[in-house]
Amino acid sequence: MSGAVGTKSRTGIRSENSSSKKVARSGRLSRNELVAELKLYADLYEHAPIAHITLDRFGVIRAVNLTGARMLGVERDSLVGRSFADLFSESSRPPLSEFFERLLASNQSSSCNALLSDAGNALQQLRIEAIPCRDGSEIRLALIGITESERAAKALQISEARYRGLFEAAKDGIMIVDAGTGEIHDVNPFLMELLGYQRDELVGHMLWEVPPLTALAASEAEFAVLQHRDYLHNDDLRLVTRDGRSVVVEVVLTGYRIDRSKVLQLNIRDITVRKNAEDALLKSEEQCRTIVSNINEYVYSVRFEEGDIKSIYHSPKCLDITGYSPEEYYRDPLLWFTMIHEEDRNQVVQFLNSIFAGEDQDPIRHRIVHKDGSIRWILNNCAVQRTRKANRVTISRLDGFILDITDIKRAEENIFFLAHHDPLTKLPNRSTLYARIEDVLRVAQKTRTSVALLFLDIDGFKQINDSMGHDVGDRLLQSVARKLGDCTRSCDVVARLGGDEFVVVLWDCGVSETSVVAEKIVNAGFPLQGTNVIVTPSIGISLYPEDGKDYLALLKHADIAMYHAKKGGGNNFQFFTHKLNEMATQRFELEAELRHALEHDEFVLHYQPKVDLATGHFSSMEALIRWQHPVHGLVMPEHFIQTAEDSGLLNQISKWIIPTVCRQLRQWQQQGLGQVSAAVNLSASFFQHRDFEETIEASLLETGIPPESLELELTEATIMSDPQRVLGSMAAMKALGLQLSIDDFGTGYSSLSYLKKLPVDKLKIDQSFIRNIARDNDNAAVVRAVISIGRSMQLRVIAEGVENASQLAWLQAEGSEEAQGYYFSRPVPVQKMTALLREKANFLHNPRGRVQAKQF
Ligand SMILES: Nc1nc2c(ncn2[C@@H]2O[C@@H]3COP(=O)(O)O[C@H]4[C@@H](O)[C@H](n5cnc6c(=O)[nH]c(N)nc65)O[C@@H]4COP(=O)(O)O[C@H]3[C@H]2O)c(=O)[nH]1
Repeated sequence: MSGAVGTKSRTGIRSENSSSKKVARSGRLSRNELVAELKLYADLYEHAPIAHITLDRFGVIRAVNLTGARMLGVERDSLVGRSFADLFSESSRPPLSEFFERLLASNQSSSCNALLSDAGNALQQLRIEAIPCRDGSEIRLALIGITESERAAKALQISEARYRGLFEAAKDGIMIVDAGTGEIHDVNPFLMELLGYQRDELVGHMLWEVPPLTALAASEAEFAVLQHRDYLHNDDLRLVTRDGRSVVVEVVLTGYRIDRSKVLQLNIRDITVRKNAEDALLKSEEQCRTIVSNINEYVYSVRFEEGDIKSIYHSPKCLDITGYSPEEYYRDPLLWFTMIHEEDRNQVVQFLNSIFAGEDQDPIRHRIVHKDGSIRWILNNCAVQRTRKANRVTISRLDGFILDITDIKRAEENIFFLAHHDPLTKLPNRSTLYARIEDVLRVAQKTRTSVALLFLDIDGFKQINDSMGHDVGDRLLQSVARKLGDCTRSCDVVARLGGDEFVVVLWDCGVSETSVVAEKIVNAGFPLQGTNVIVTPSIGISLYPEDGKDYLALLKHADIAMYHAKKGGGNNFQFFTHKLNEMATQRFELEAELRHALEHDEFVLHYQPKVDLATGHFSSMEALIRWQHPVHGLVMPEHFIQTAEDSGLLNQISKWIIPTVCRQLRQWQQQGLGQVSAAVNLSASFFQHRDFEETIEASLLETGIPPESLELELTEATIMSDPQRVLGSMAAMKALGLQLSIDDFGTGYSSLSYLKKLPVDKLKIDQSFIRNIARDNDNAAVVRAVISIGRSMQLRVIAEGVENASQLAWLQAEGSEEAQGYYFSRPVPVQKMTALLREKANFLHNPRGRVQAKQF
């Protein structure tokens, strides 16, 4: 220590040394005492627990004690002369400089804190007490290190302030409750606002005394359950706030000790919005689930994970559609692939590949094998979800739905079948036949082989259908289809064109092979169910290539040949010939001409008297059609009536005849020629035509003639074509007041019992019986029989075709009431008939046959 005394440049304590000398000079202390005292002060100074530093006005260190040098961590020798502020951390320097400036300016002691950075850059908090001395030329500093406890106290204070801040500003409600008593110690503002209570209404009260908090513990006893818990979590607690709002809160209770007593901290979070959203989500999820569970589609979702497939969702409908339950799909995610029908797998794989490749695909229809082994058709629609990972896009999910379309598919197949087949016989229909025959002909052309087309029509089918009912007709058609199948090879085509028309196409068959097949069909016949009747066919045959190169030509020619076979009496087959073609051509030409004639009013009616054999006067007359041909002159019905009937034109002609006759009768009546009546011939087809009754009624209405002046002549064949229907129409005509007669009576096979049911007025004996009546006993017997039937049934009898006096005499002798024939008069045009009516001709006295024969 002695070395330090007097070293004024190093310590800066010269003033103390000089004052000690003064004391020594005063004589009160001995020199040694003085030295000892000085040493004591010096030691006290050097080793004082406080660092003492003297700075000049510029802040440069002028003296420092040892404690100061230690505290500053720098050798004392190198401290003197250094700037004090430089010893401190950079951040402390500016405030420190300001501090000294203020100090010198105020010339009053002051203090501040600063961070000292030592050589190792460790920071130390120092408290600096500063006193300006010597009129501001020196500053004395005392440096005190701030202790750990001070720091801890400070930190605690800061921390407390921080936590208080958190507590106060928290956006959750926080409440501190004394675990022992249940008394509320503290609440934060958020909780007060949430509950609608003030601090003093909560703090100091028992938990169960605050109504909204009774949801936590409604009584002391309930609190007893809580008080020992250290942790509790409830995320669905409902509180009713002061203003009556029901809020859902999540409560986390944490128990911990402060000093010796336990407190419960309750964090209360308002989760009403979240809960409502969750509830809404749950509800909507539930709704979605219900919808998905109840819709007809099976909804599925699978996830792809590093090459693996995982089932995410399979709606319950999968059980119905595939037979497998959702659980089975969850267990085996590849189940769906194994159930795809073997034949459809490639198609499904291609479909999935294109979906995976990002192409737009329509839903795929494919088959699956149901768990029960049945085959089902499904409509499979799906979409993929992709995810991007490390610049790689991968497929993460496949979502889709499956609809069972088995019924639709069957219906489609059915519709397809029905579109291509005849539903009754299941044979290919017209359009399919067309397609098939085109194929057949293409091959035949390449292979230079023959093809035969058989056009088959069932004899008398219409009558069978009409008289025995459609069921019998249908069964007959089915049996024909079967028989045709039996008579042909599997490579041949059997088709139904419609009605009773069938077509058979025979591959590689010439005339002889085709004849064999046609004969087989004709000989087989078609038994009519429930009867002993065998129904027969008429077959027309055309051959490729000689009779036609295409389907239509072959069909047309086979049809012509069939017509001929039918005309020949049916139960036969006929090959197409060019002669037949000519005949058919003529027929078609005649048909065309008839059509033209109808349109151009070329038909005329002639009238032939019917003579009352008792008086010789008109009993009635018969209207007979003629064609006034512009080139050929007057054409008789035998040349056109059959063609008109076959082509259906006769119906239109009849619709012209009936009103024409009615108008003529009215005209005669208007001319004062008396009550004249006339008969018209009716074809079977027109009698059954839907316009028939309407035509009659309209004609009567239009002309106003008495209905009994119109007589309808029906042949036995007409009546027998559809007895039930014809009988109905006859009754209707009779009800209108018309006269009905059976024409050509005796040529058909009407039974007497049947005749009794017919509402007829007259029987007309066919002229074939009259012709040789004097010489032919059989004819005479028939005519006698008819006359006697008529008498017994009170029907008038008229004989037609009376050509001479002897026939007339015979008939008169047998009691025939009326007669018609050339002997009396040929059919004559209207003017001539008008003249006959006017002269009130007596045909018995003045038969005009011969004379008129010359005239017409
Ligand atoms: N050899 C001979 N013939 C006689 C004698 N008396 C009358 N005739 C003819 O015998 C036919 C009687 O008519 P039909 O048997 O109904 O036979 C009719 C009838 O089936 C049909 N026909 C005529 N006009 C019509 C008509 O307006 N409608 C319908 N649907 N058929 C008609 O044409 C057939 C032929 O008619 P037409 O040529 O006018 O021939 C008439 C008539 O001229 C006779 O003494 N000797």
